[in-house]
Amino acid sequence: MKTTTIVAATVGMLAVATVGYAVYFDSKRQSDPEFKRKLKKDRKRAEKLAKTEAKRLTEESTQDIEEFLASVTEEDFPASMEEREQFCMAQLSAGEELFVKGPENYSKAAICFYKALKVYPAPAELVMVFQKTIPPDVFTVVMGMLSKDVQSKEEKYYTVFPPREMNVKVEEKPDGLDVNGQKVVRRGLVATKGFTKGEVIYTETPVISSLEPSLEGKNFCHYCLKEMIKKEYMVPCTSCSVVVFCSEECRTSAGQEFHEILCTKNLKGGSAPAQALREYSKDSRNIVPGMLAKFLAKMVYDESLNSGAEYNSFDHLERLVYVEKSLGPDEEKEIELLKLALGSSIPGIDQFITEERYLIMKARILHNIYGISSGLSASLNVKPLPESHRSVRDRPITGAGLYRVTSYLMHSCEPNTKIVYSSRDHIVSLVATENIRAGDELQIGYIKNGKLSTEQRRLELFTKYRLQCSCALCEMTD
Ligand SMILES: C[S@@+](CC[C@H](N)C(=O)[O-])C[C@H]1O[C@@H](n2cnc3c(N)ncnc32)[C@H](O)[C@@H]1O
Repeated sequence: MKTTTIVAATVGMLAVATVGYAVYFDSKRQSDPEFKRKLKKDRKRAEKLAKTEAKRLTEESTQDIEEFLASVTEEDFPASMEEREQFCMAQLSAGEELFVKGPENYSKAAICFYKALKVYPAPAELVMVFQKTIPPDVFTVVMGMLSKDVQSKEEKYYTVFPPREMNVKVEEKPDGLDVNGQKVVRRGLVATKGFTKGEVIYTETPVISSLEPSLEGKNFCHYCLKEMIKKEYMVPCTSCSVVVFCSEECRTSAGQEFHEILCTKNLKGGSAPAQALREYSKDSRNIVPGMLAKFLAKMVYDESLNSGAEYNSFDHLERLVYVEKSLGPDEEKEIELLKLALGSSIPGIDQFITEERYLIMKARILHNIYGISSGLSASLNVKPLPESHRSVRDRPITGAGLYRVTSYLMHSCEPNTKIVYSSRDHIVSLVATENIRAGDELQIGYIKNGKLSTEQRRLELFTKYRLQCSCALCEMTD
């Protein structure tokens, strides 16, 4: 495979990972074509230079690439969106000035272009511009840096995630061969220290959670899903009054993270699109489109924070396994509703929500969300959602959440942990149901299998999750 092919793929990934920032910056960039024009001006000169110096620079070694990368530190990059835009333009023109001075400045020029790419919200597009405008050898170095950078970010992910204080790590386990004879590797959670039966291993707040659509606007918090027993405890959204919260803190958090974008009153194009999405979710009892709308809005918020976090919500989502979904009338409708609901608030979202990307995001959400039981009464009358997801099932499911770490828990027909919503909100706790040693794999029951036979368990697991169980008990029964 050519370097450019690899890089095109990895760059595509980067572009996706920066959606929040991307859509914002991209709309600004469209009204500022200056840098493209400037780059084109030098193209002829660059091509001539490139021909004569091609040989020397194509031999640029991996070691050099690593040295160039080491010379760039996170502190080099400004924090605010405006500063990043200015920084990008400055690096582009510095790069240009350097490469026209001659091949001895190519490495320095490549570092400038690389820095520009790092802050540019749609790197795939910028790469295409580079490909046409900068000398091929400078381009090769820039791509080498980017490729190495993406590779190390990829490799580092499971060394920094999950956070140490959660007492678990993600471990890869071989899991036989697939139908094509390829090795299957699955990921699961392993304890990093011992726990006694009944101990809480970790608690986790979801990336995003949503109420069962029929409970929206009733006595359940739109942010943490908590049930409110008395009307006076409810804090309505001051703008739309469509959703309610259990506290000022939840109202503020929701406002910052997603509700300011999704509040029917704040929408620039009028409230109809957000209302249509809400009604569709209610009528179809489908939790995913609303959850995805919140997720995308939250990505914009995450980007605006510039928290310095190395991995954003999209990086987490992107690593989760899923079962492929195909496009049907429901998905077509959902894409249309989502674009309308977010379009006026997030410029560029229209291009971002392609059919392919929507299907993958929906599949990942469906395959990894957990049903949340935030109701105070076990007899609460909530119909089970039509789409199945993992849940504790001994209480009515009032909503669902997408969790970064809990998503990696494997199923076992003899689990050693269980998930609990002890604060009756969207915070999940993983509790040991037997003594656990450091290094033990942690598993929960995706189904309640108390009295089920092996055949019944297999059928339920397959019907609900397309899962062919390879837990110790099932392997032994085989
Ligand atoms: C929510 S994910 C769990 C994390 C996943 N194992 C991974 O590699 O990222 C659920 C998927 O894990 C796999 N899985 C979980 N429990 C399993 C089991 N008991 N036997 C076989 N596969 C299992 C299945 O592929 C299932 O669709």
